Amino acid sequence: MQANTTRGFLWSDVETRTLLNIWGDQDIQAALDGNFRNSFVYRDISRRLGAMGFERTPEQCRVRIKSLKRQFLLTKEGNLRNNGQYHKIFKFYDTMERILSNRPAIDPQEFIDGGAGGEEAGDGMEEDGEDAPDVYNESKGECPYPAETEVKLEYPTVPIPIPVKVTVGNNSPSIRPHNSCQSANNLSAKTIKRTRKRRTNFPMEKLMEQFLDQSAQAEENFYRVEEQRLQAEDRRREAEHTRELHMLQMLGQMFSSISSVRSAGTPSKMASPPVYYGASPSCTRGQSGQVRCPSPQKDCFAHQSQLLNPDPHPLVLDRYYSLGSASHRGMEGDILSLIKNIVPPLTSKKHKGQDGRIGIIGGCQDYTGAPYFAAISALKVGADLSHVFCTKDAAPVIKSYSPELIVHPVLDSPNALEEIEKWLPRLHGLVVGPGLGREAALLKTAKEVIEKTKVREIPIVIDADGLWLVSQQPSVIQGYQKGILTPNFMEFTRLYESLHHEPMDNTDHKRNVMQLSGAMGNITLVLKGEQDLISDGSKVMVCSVEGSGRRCGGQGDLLSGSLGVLAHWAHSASTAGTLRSMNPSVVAAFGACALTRQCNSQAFQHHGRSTTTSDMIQEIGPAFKKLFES
Ligand SMILES: NC(=O)C1=CN([C@@H]2O[C@H](COP(=O)(O)OP(=O)(O)OC[C@H]3O[C@@H](n4cnc5c(N)ncnc54)[C@H](OP(=O)(O)O)[C@@H]3O)[C@@H](O)[C@H]2O)[C@@H](O)CC1
Ligand SMILES: Nc1ncnc2c1ncn2[C@@H]1O[C@H](COP(=O)(O)OP(=O)(O)OP(=O)(O)O)[C@@H](O)[C@H]1O
Repeated sequence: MQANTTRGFLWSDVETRTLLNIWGDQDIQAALDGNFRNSFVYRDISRRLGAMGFERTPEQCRVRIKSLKRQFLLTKEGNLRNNGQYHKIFKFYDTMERILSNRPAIDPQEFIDGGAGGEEAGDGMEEDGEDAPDVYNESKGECPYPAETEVKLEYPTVPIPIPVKVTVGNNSPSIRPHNSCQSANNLSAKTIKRTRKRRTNFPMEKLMEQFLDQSAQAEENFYRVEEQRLQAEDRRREAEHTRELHMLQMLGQMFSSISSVRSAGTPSKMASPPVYYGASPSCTRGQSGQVRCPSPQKDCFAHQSQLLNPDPHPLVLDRYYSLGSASHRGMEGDILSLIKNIVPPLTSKKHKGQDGRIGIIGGCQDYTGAPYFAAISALKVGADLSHVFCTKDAAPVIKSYSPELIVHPVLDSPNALEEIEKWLPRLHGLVVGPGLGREAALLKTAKEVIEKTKVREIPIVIDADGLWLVSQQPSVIQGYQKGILTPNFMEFTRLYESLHHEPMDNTDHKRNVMQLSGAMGNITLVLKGEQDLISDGSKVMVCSVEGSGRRCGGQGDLLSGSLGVLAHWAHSASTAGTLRSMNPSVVAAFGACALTRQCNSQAFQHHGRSTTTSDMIQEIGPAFKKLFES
């Protein structure tokens, strides 16, 4: 098989002969004879040519054959008038004659009008340009141009008719449409000029020269126009591409700047869409816990201002958010990219502690693992320092797990509050509950610490036994907008029943989460489970990042510790204006849930059934990177 040297529009002699051999086959001729539409025949020709090593489209084959037929016709006419001398100037004359002699007489109009079928409208006069040299190089029996000569321009899909003057008979000019696709190159033009001088004694030849000359000129014109059209098309595409990029960038920026809907009663909070199940309470508390009742006038004003100055992406996100459906995977992507924006950059300009100092209130004689998991998770997520405030006997045990943690054995000391309070100004986030136990004295201290922390407006995550405290005394955190509760199903039920004074209806968890958050003054609530449901009372967000079937104890501690850091980052971002129109607590909660589940999934891939929370903690770095830094 021959190498494919046939790209471009020039046909070498050998390629032309191969084409003629195929075209001359009886079955091809028979198929062409009987059909008005013959595109399928040319497809077959193209395929056969390809099998011989020449890659040509059916259209190229068709145009080439048409061109050869036109050459043949002109030559034949010349022969009739000049005693058969003309057949010498068309090297494929004999082959064509042999083939066509078996076919019905050719209608010359066929070549002039561009063929009978509509699909033949793309007649390629460009082939004339290359056939012309054939006329004068017959003795060599080869294509006068290197067959490899690449001509970049392709056949236009829609032929553009160019009027060409054709001299018919006694030099009387007439105009007929010419569908040209390819300009003859310089070489062909030169050859034509040279030969024109040598062969002026044949009137027919003169006619052909003129014809070819004008064809070449028309082609040149055509290609000039076509070139301009292509350039314009390129410019249009480029502009379109730039516009798309710009829009994507804007979209990215808008998503990245979606901010708190509800934090501290901003206008956007009041302008947020209708409440899922209509369970929002009429009164909420501000960041410092003050009760705030939205007035109808304020709502109206906020709604109007949103209409006047609509920010479409928060609305889009709100829609996802209020739908609360696990099928909205796109929403997860959107929130995850939001979280990327709250992650502080790692720069050499910062000092130790700036990316977060997190405190854990928990750790007693029974439970030393839980505060450790929470504290180490906070560090692994990116906090600079992690403090554990635990009982005296738990401290050495917790210290022994890790030298990374700062452990304060103060929780059961007589002046526990004082001891802890002095650290509060340095803390950016507080996690209350992991391994706290339910001893009254410890719970009392925890409660007092929460109160002091609220005054400082530090984000507070309450988990595990801290939630036991909340179920006993909801007011400890009610309405504090930087408070986040992370109950498992048992803890949630306890809280719900404590707040609503009736058994929980288990048929609709989303509704329950909304209601409980509302009852808690719209603080952010995470109901952990097969899907994590996150709500701030107005809507429910679902985190269904794939985890695993492994439910080892301590996963909730990983979540609460991570959330302590993320809450600090999210609220800082919100204060800095990076996170507009979206509740930072909700964003942080989603991030922590996604991270915990991702850790679970990754650890499970390595350890399967033997996965423990320590294995998951090892995955925090890679999981964080995958979710928030890739
Ligand atoms: N290594 C350590 O140091 C660890 C210490 N930890 C610390 O332990 C302390 C107590 O926390 P806790 O979770 O055991 O107490 P609590 O919520 O009362 O649950 C009690 C019972 O509720 C049930 N139950 C639980 N989840 C459920 C669900 N999703 N759906 C349905 N039911 C569910 C279940 O009942 P069961 O099935 O056994 O009848 C369970 O036994 C706390 O300080 C915590 O931080 C842990 O962090 C683990 C690692
Ligand atoms: N059925 C489940 N499928 C997938 N992930 C789950 C499932 N249940 C819980 N999780 C995930 O495990 C994490 C911890 O939830 P879990 O319910 O175990 O908390 P917990 O009981 O408070 O944990 P801990 O053992 O620390 O007290 C959450 O991120 C949650 O998404």
